[in-house]
Amino acid sequence: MNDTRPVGARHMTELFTDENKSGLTRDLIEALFPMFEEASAGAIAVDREARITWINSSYSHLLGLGDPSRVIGKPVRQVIPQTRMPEVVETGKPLLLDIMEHNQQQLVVTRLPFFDDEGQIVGAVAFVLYDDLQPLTPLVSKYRRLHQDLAAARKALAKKARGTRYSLGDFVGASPAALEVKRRARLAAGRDMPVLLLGETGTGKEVLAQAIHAISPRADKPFVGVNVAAIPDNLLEAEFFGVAPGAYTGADRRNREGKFQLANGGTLFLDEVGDMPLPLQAKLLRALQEGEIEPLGSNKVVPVNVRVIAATSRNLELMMADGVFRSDLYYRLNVLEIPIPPLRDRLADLGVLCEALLEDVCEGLELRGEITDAGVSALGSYDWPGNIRELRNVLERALTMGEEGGLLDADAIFKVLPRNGGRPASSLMPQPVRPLAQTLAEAESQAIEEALVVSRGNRTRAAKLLGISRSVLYEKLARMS
Ligand SMILES: Nc1ncnc2c1ncn2[C@@H]1O[C@H](COP(=O)(O)OP(=O)(O)OP(=O)(O)O)[C@@H](O)[C@H]1O
Repeated sequence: MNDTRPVGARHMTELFTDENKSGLTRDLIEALFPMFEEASAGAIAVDREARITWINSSYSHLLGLGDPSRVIGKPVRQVIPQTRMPEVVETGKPLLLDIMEHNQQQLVVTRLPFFDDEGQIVGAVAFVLYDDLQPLTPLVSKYRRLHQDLAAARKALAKKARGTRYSLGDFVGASPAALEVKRRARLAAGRDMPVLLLGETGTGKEVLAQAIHAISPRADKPFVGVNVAAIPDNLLEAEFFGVAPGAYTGADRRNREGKFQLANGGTLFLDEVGDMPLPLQAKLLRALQEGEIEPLGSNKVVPVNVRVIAATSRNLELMMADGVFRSDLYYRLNVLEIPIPPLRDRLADLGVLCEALLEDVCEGLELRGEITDAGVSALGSYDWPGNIRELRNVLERALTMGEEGGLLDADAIFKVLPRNGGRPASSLMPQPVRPLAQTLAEAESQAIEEALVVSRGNRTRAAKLLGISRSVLYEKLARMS
């Protein structure tokens, strides 16, 4: 099997030495080989030790190996790192349809072991069945999707290991307004006091809250976020303070911890604190003042030590004047205030934001998303009611709709940029057919963004226009992030 003569200097059947001849498997392989070789985009054979004994010139060309004779006798893994040929000679089991990555291309490979008369394995052959993969597009796109999901899950896991998903570097921006936000965030991280983040939807309040936690002395303790607007009022108290065993009919017999207990020692992020009903505001104030909470249905208080970072897109001062937000709670939360400007007030950051968001969107894809200066200027013509979350979605859509290669110019942007109150121009163009789930998800994001445009970022109104509850809208917005 260890024939090191150059390819072409011998006939294919010489792959099988005399002593190996006559086995049924060998005969079959010999009969089928020319057919397979002709139909395939490449073929290779290895010996018992998984060293290359033969490779045809089309496979060698496909792999970019140059002169095929140079690789004869080399361990196959040294030449094709992702190969599973060693596994086939080891187990004697064929791998009939396998997707193999090589130099960022996906090859569909069939690998077969072959045996001598005594049934001993003597090597394996492999055929690359398609190099353009057209007939296998659904399979390969599923594989790619899984690959991307895996990359995203790995990234999330790595961040989770650090306790939070974001650090201050993730708050992208170099404009004076963005630098001021970061300066205040650093200040907040160094002082163990309540912080109030004020900003429209999608401006990065959660990014900043996590970043503050990540550089604070509490970084190795939990960061627990709770979106007040997304939880029905009647469940909020249990969600915050937990439930004692058997607190009410049907309640769990075990103790259920609330967000305060879960965040103990760390940071509690109260998103959309302006949506908190008045009775709960009083309980929250007590918890913050006393440093203790009373789980639902228990008559015992539990000490807690949490640092609260609250955020809202609503005008708390107006709400206080209207009597719907307690002023004592406001002053308790607002020890250090960080206003986060809307994107339309820091358009100078569009370029760096696009760079960071495109990199993030393309991670795990074979795409390299880039945007031209004209593309960035086109983005500057819009007023971004959904802020950076919306910017991310627009870029994602432009990449999906755009030409191969991922370069976004002004045209590509205008095609997907919502027109205030109107339909995006893209709906007038014939679109490539994509999986239904993706089309539906995009239509949903678009409808939400349009509702936010029409309602000037007011989510209560946007939810009404869409005919969904506010908590459902919040859930959907969180999924769009
Ligand atoms: N300065 C920023 N740099 C990079 N990405 C950002 C920035 N701000 C926000 N983002 C991105 O925008 C999306 C929304 O951010 P985030 O959830 O922090 O906004 P938010 O203000 O908390 O929104 P909401 O009030 O709707 O909950 C996320 O995908 C986040 O990564």
